Parts: sequence; structure tokens; C-alpha cells
Amino acid sequence: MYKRVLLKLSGEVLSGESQKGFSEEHVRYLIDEVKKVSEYGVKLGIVIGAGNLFRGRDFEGLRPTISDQIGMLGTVINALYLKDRFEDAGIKTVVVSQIVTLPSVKLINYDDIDLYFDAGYVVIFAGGTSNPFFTTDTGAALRAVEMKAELLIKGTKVSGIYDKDPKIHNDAVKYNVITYDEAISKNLKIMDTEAFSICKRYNMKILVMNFFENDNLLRAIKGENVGTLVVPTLSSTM
Ligand SMILES: Nc1ncnc2c1ncn2[C@@H]1O[C@H](COP(=O)(O)OP(=O)(O)O)[C@@H](O)[C@H]1O
Ligand SMILES: O=c1ccn([C@@H]2O[C@H](COP(=O)(O)OP(=O)(O)O)[C@@H](O)[C@H]2O)c(=O)[nH]1
Repeated sequence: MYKRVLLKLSGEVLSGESQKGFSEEHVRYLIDEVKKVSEYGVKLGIVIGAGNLFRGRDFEGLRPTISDQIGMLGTVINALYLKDRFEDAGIKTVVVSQIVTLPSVKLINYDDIDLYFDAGYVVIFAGGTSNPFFTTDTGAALRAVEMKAELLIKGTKVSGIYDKDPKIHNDAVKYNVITYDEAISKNLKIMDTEAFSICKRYNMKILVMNFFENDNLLRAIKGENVGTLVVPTLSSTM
């Protein structure tokens, strides 16, 4: 069982696919899935996107430097929303970020991350990379390395990494395991190249899996065969 995991979720996990805002049904599902793993004492970090609120590219006509800052603020909104909902459900949660000063957001401090985990908190990393021109996938890769995770899980709406986008191509074929180099060279757009390359540099294992299948998060953390694993070489799958 993995004991230290960074979970990346798209903002759409909170709203439902292609929807905006917060859907009670989806939020409750997320709480239940996280609760199952927090009961095992897993040290869990979460990076949440903002696709349910704002993505930089939604603001036609705005400069990306500005629209991306609006997008990053969206991740803080989601993080605070989740903190409150998690705590209501008995999951102790701390939100950390470098992009805002707010009473319920702590500045990221490497020395404190372990203290939060040891005290049984889920840590939500808000604000992506803190820089325009990036996405929360890249933020997740950085935070996974910073928190010394054993595994970065991208919980998404498809069952793993395919040879082409399975939402567009019916004949797409899923990989069980793939190397960082292959994922980058084949330009498999499930995650940004930047995210893959940070994970490659620091040997951060990635698992891409369908977040919307009941128990999948727990199964992934138990090391069961769900989704697609991204590893340095094909001989390093275990
Ligand atoms: N090679 C691929 N394998 C799997 N999914 C892919 C691939 N290329 C593109 N996709 C698409 O990437 C999407 C990832 O979406 P999502 O999890 O919402 O991520 P994000 O919001 O971070 O972009 C999937 O819905 C899928 O349709
Ligand atoms: O490091 C980052 C992370 C995010 N964003 C902005 O925040 C938005 C929301 O993030 P993302 O698209 O990754 O959310 P998701 O699709 O995962 O919900 C992005 O569109 C960007 O505009 C950014 O500028 N820098």
C-alpha cells in the first residue's frame, strides 16, 4: 500500500463533466472516496484544478498573464470549498498556497508539510504552480516531488492513458504501463509534457485512473492494477 500520495483532480470532479460550479452529488462522491483512504492513515496531498470555475483559456480577449491568474484563484476557491466540506465529513484538512494571503490558507512551508501529515491532515495545495502559462497537472508534479510522494495519481474521467484520446477515438488502445519518454514522444495529451518531464527527472511514478469508478482511489493506493502506470523503464513497474 502506498503511504504518501499526491492526488491530482480536475475541477470538473466537483461539478460533473463539462459543467460549472459545484454539484452536490459529485462533491459527496469525492468526499466518500477520500474518506476511504484517509481511514488507512495515508498521507494524502491533493492538487485541485479549476475547470468547474475558470480556465485561463475561457477568457477570450484577456491577456494570458491575467486570465491565468484568474484560473489560479479558482483553484484557491475550490480548495477552500473542499476544506470546509471535508472537515464537515470529519476529514482534517489544511489548505496551503503561495499565491494568496487569506485567514484559512497557510503559506507553503516545507518544514510544516510533514507536521500536517503526522497530525493526520489532508493537505490541499492550491494555486497550481503559482505561475501563469502552466496548468495544475504541472503544479501536481511539483507538489508531488516537494511532498516526497511515492505516487502521483491523476484521477480523471477516462480509464488511463491510451494511444489516442479515447473520448474522440473509439478504437483507442489503453496502456497498462508506459514510460515517461514514450508518453512525451507520442504526445499523449492526458497530461502536460511539463508534468511528465518533472516526474521523469525526479522518478515520480504516475498513475492515471478513472476517478469516477467507485473505490478506484483506494484500489490505486493499495497498488491494485487500475489505470495506467507511468514509470522510468518498463522493467521498473513494481
Ligand atoms: N492519449 C490520451 N489518453 C487518455 N486521455 C486522453 C488522451 N489524450 C487526450 N485525453 C483526454 O484528456 C482528458 C483529461 O481530462 P482531465 O482529467 O479533465 O484533465 P485536465 O482537466 O487536467 O485537462 C480526458 O478526458 C481525455 O479525453
Ligand atoms: O500553474 C498554474 C495552474 C493553473 N493555472 C490557471 O488555472 C486554470 C485552472 O487550472 P487547470 O486548467 O489545470 O484546471 P483543471 O482543468 O485541472 O480543472 C488554468 O486554465 C490556468 O488558467 C495557471 O495559470 N498556472
